[in-house]
Amino acid sequence: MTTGGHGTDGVERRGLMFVLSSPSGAGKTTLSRLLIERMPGLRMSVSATTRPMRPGEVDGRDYLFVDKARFEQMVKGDELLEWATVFDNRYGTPRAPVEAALSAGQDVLFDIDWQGTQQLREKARADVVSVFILPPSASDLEKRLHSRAQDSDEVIRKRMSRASHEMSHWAEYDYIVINHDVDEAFAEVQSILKAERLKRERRTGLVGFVRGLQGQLQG
Ligand SMILES: Nc1ncnc2c1ncn2[C@@H]1O[C@H](COP(=O)(O)OP(=O)(O)OP(=O)(O)O)[C@@H](O)[C@H]1O
Ligand SMILES: Nc1nc2c(ncn2[C@@H]2O[C@H](COP(=O)(O)O)[C@@H](O)[C@H]2O)c(=O)[nH]1
Repeated sequence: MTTGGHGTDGVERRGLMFVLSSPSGAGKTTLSRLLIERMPGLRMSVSATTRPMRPGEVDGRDYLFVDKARFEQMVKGDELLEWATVFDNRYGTPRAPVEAALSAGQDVLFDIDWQGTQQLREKARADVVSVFILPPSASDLEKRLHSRAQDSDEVIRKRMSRASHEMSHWAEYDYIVINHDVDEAFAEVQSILKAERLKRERRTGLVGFVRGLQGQLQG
């Protein structure tokens, strides 16, 4: 699925799909924003959703807010790379921007659930790096959902009651980060991305680079 771009050291490599999942409220959005701010070469995948907009959310930045008919059209037209129903709403990843970013040599960051992660893995296992974020405790998770102050008590109850099921998928992920403290969790997630960018198998330019070095040594 991916073509080449250049790493910071100038060696060409395939772009990667960096996935964050967690139970609702564990901190994916917070960590995603920090990654986008602080990691050059990383683009956020903006999902389409049928859920209502929260206060402060911006259409086209946080989500593409669409109605059910438009979402159906996207599914039928194969416009989505993956999609799932989460908390009674539909969510999906528009295919075109992801493919364009990867072709331009960018990495793409996804804040999606376990169902979407499974679908991405089926399509492009070698290019998917997945991280599951856990909260330090159930009471912290509930506090965070309340402190976000963007969902009704009923929505929060629903999200808490789904948290255990969401978490049951933790072992399908490549990495697990426990989000006690935002700065520490960010540093861990950032280290994962940095190391994955250096993986030999996605650094398609290494053969040529090493041959060049060997040529210099012989000449
Ligand atoms: N380590 C932390 N300590 C305290 N509060 C945190 C921490 N990480 C995130 N938060 C806060 O918890 C709330 C939920 O975080 P966030 O919106 O990032 O979760 P999320 O996993 O993206 O949730 P959702 O799946 O519902 O989108 C926010 O108010 C955020 O500021
Ligand atoms: N499979 C997908 N899951 C997605 C996508 N976009 C978001 N999500 C997940 O939905 C829940 C709820 O999100 P919220 O913004 O309503 O709190 C959360 O787990 C997200 O990760 C998507 O495109 N595909």
